[in-house]
Order: sequence, then structure tokens, then C-alpha cells
Amino acid sequence: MSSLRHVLFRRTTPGTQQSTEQPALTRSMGTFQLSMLGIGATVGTGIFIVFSQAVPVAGPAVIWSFVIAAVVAGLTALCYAEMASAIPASGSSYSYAYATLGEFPALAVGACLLLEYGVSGAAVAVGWSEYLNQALENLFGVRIPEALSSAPEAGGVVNLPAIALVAMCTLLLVRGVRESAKANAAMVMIKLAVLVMFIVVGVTGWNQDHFSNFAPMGIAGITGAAGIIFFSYIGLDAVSTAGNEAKNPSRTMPLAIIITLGVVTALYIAVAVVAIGAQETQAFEGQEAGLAAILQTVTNASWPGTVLALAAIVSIFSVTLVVLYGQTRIFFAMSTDGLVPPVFSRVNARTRTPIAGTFITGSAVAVLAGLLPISFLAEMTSIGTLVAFIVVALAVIIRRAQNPNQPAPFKVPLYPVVPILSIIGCLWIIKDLRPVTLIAFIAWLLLATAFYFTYSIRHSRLRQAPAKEPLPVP
Ligand SMILES: NC(=[NH2+])NCCC[C@H](N)C(=O)O
Repeated sequence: MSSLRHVLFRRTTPGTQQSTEQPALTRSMGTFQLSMLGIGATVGTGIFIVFSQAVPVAGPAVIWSFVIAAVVAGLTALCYAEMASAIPASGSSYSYAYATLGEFPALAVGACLLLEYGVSGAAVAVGWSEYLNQALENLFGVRIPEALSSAPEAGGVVNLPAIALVAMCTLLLVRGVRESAKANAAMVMIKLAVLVMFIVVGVTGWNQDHFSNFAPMGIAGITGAAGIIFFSYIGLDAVSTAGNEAKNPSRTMPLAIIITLGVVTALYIAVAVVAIGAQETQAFEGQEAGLAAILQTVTNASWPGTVLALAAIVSIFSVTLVVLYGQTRIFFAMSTDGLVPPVFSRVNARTRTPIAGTFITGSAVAVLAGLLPISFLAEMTSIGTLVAFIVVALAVIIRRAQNPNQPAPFKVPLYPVVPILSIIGCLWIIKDLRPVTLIAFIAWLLLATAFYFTYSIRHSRLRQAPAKEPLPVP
């Protein structure tokens, strides 16, 4: 029994395992590209659609909901920043769990990340076809037939646009990380520009009266809406999947996480203030293209609808790209540790990308996006993400306890308040998830456990080269 425990919790320093004979990933991303990666993953469809759900719950005080959600996400972001600086590997929270908790918990976190990245990438790609159709209709008056633009569960045959989007991202990722990062940065600039445009144009419709009945649903309304809004802040952690491809990662990764947090928070809160100022509260409920409708009212023109639909297309493209990137790098990390097959860490000498692993990941995500009942899986991405967040906050505490003298270039302020509040914040959002989601999540973890005992335990790198002592964690 104690030997099984020894196996399950065996651990080592990640990032040390890249073999020297094989081609490795290259370090080409600096602070700017890494920040673009973080913003690319975070600013998605959430900010474009969240008001119709959140404003009816909180009223104009939704502004405070945005602040609260930012604080919860920010606490987590700080924990990620510390771990990214201490353990600059590519596997995000998987790698942090591997170094602090051991192999089996790390595999379970890997399963959570598969929900946060792979599955949520598919869910995001599904949303893309709707925006594509909206833009096609606005611009040319045509739509892709229902049968070819929605999955069987939604009354179609196959969701071709979703598959095409995943295919484009896959091809881009295969070409090289520098090319992908450049394309992503361009798309991020476009989506940021459109949100800034919303703020500048929207503020001209300012009406102080919209703030009069400020918090009709009180504190409960404000916190309830914060839970809904939290989704919009997910993605700050994507920076931590780039450890092996960042220049000077211990410094640039925490910096990029904090820059992402700052930019996204400032932008979201400004968008919220302007949206409330420009439109009376009652109008938000049930409003489909919320931000577009606000600008159309303010300008009395129809162009904002088209611009925002195009922005959503670009925005989702970059989310899908970054999320798919993250998934391939998480698999890369797991593969170098021997927990998933070696094909995921085979790097092509010319492109310096894990080509085969990227194609396998892309194909699986494409199938999910094109055919499967994604709405159900999408609910599970939230819990997978939140559990991964909790593990990172725990990892901060455990790492400091295990290696009190080991410096991390970035340390969370107010330790241990920040990681503890981060855990409480995540639990507080989990508590509102539906019970069925929790049950499905546990089933998913059991599946991962079965995989561990049939594959990982026998192929683990730590089995092949058993360490007498667990190596010290940096
Ligand atoms: N890693 C992820 N799960 N990214 C998707 C995050 C969604 C993004 N925050 C949005 O507002 O649309």
C-alpha cells in the first residue's frame, strides 16, 4: 500500500526532462507575445454576450460584479504568476501539480485542463458558426444552410464552420509558434480596438439616469452576477502553457499574466460602465447582440452590428487558436513525463512544433466541435477550470512549505491571504454549478483514473528512472 502511495505521489522537477538528442521547442516569445497570448485566450465571446444575463441579476451595480469577478480572477492570476515564475514549464497547472503533489494528482489536473482547453476550444468553435452566419447575413444577405452549420444535437448534420476554424488553427500551429503568435497578436489588436471603439462611441450616449436604481437586487444580485461574469475572465492562465517557448520565462511569464489581468480588467470595467450609461437596465434582458444593439441606438445606424459581428469572428478565432495551442503544450508536458503517449512530445526539427501531437489534438477537437453534443460538455469546462485554479493556489502554499528557501522571482503579495482567498473564491463559484455537472465531472475524473492505471503508471518516466528521493522542487 505504501508503495502504491509512493507511486501515485512520486514527483520531480518538470521542465528538466526534455531530452537533448531530440529537437526541442524554441524560445521565441517575449513579454509582449505572451501578454497577447493571455489576452487572446481571455477576451472571447464573454464580454460581448454577458450583459444580457448579468444585468437583469444585478442592475447597474453589475459594474461592481465586474470588479468582484476581476478580484477573484486576479487572486488566481497572482497564484499562477508565482508558480509560473518558480516552475517555468509548459504544462500550466498540470506541471505545478506534478512538482508539488505528485504524478497521479497531476494526471487528474491534466484531465481538468483537457476540459478547460480541448473541450472548451470545441465549444468556443461551435459559437463561431453563429457569428459567421450573422456577419454573412449582414454583409451579403446569405447564410450557410442550417444542416451544414450546426451539429446533430442542434438540428443540423455537421458544423462545418466549426471544423474549418479548428483546422485553420491547427495548420497555423503546425507551421510554427512564431507565426501563430504573430497571427494571434494581430487578432488581439483587432478585438481590443473594437472594444475601445465601443467605449468611445458608447460614451456619447451617456445618461446619468440609468444609474438611479443602482442595486435593485442588493448584494446577492451583485455577487450572483459576478459568478456569471467570471467566465469572461477565464484564460488569464493560458500564458502558463508557454513555459518552454518563452524567453526568460521566470520573468516574462508572471509579467505577462499580470499585464493580461490589468488590460482585461480595465477594459471590461470600462465597457460595463459605458454599457450601463448608454442603455437603460430593462433593455438588457434577452438582448442577443447586446453591445451591437447599444451602439446602433447611440449612433442611429446599422454599421455597429456588422463591425461587432466581425469582431466576434476575429475574437473567437484567436481564442480557439490559443486554447488549442495550450492543449498541445499541456499534452507535450504530460508526454515528456510519460503520462500520455510519446507522440505528443515529438518535435519537428524544422518547424519546432509537435506536429503529430498538434494534428491529433486538432482532429479530436474538430470532431467534438463538428458532431458532438457540446452544450453538455461545455458546462463541465467551468468546473474543470475552477478545480485547476484551486490546485494552483494549493500548489503555491505547498511549494513554499516544501522549499521555504527556494526563491521564486515573483511571489504573491500578502501570503497566505492571496492563495487562501483564491481558493475560497473558486469554491464560491463552484457552489452554484448544477449537481449534474458535478456528477459528470467525477465520472470524468474516474475515467482519468482508469487511464492512469492502464497506461500512465506503466509508462511514467519516473518508473523508468526511479528516483530514490523525490527531487527538490525549484
Ligand atoms: N481557456 C479557455 N477556456 N478559454 C475560453 C475562455 C472564454 C473567454 N473568457 C470568453 O470570454 O469567451
